[in-house]
Amino acid sequence: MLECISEHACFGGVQGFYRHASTEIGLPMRFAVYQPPQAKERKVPVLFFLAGLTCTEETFMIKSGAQRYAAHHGLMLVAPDTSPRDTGIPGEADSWDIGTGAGFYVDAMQSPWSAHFRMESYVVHELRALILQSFPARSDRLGIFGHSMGGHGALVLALRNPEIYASVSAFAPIASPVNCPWGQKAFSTYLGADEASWRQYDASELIKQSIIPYPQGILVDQGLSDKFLEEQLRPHDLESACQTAQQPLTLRRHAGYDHSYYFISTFMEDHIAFHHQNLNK
Ligand SMILES: N[C@@H](CCC(=O)N[C@@H](CSC=O)C(=O)NCC(=O)O)C(=O)O
Repeated sequence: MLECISEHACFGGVQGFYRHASTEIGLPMRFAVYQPPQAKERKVPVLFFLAGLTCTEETFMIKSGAQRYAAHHGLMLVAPDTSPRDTGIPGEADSWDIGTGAGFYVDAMQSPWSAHFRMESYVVHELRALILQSFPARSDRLGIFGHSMGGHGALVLALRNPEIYASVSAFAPIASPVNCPWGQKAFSTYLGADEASWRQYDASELIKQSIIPYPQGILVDQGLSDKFLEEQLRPHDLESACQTAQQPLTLRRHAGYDHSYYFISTFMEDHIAFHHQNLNK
């Protein structure tokens, strides 16, 4: 059962915000959908956007400026929330890089997180099925992209499910979470001490384990004035993994750009066009 929170006319289409009772999460979850004008006439390809730490389902839709380009190309945009909320886990909202707003798009294996923090299954299975059932969406034309923690999520969910997602890109992704403080904190909390399980959620490791899952290429943009660049994001790890595995990667480094949505909105047109091209092959 889908509850509409609000809907707004936007570039000839509809920007909506919705709530539903999630079985994977075991709690209500909210998400946002932009339906382009073409969706009034036919089913359209869908692009999922995974947002970063501290974000909600609203952040991307309010700040990225993506709707103009999605309307032009006839792409539906879907943005889930970044974690379960109000789970009752003690201290769940005490820290901005763990718990609330910081689900890391994994299925937690450690108590107490494992009861609700199932963001991988939520995004890949439950939300995808709900979108296909409730909106004019093409099941055979799905792409995924994201920013920072969500860039990690997009890369990892795509690499773990290349048969589902035909196209993947990222803005300033956490490219090797096993090697950075954010990833080590999240993975030890959600997955436990066994680092073998961490590697299954690390894009740079997964690239090395795969046989060119995206021969059409992966697009990544990274600002060089990003305060998280060296310690947390580590794009060079993704670059060297792609070189080793011969996975085509377009990694664009941009002088002067930081980690914000000003950076994301600057290059959004390119990402939407990239996915449009991949999803219409
Ligand atoms: N509180 C933090 C800053 C948090 C932040 O920068 N969040 C980013 C994602 S970071 C990685 O996932 C974000 O997208 N914020 C939303 C926004 O509107 O910019 C700090 O103290 O540095």
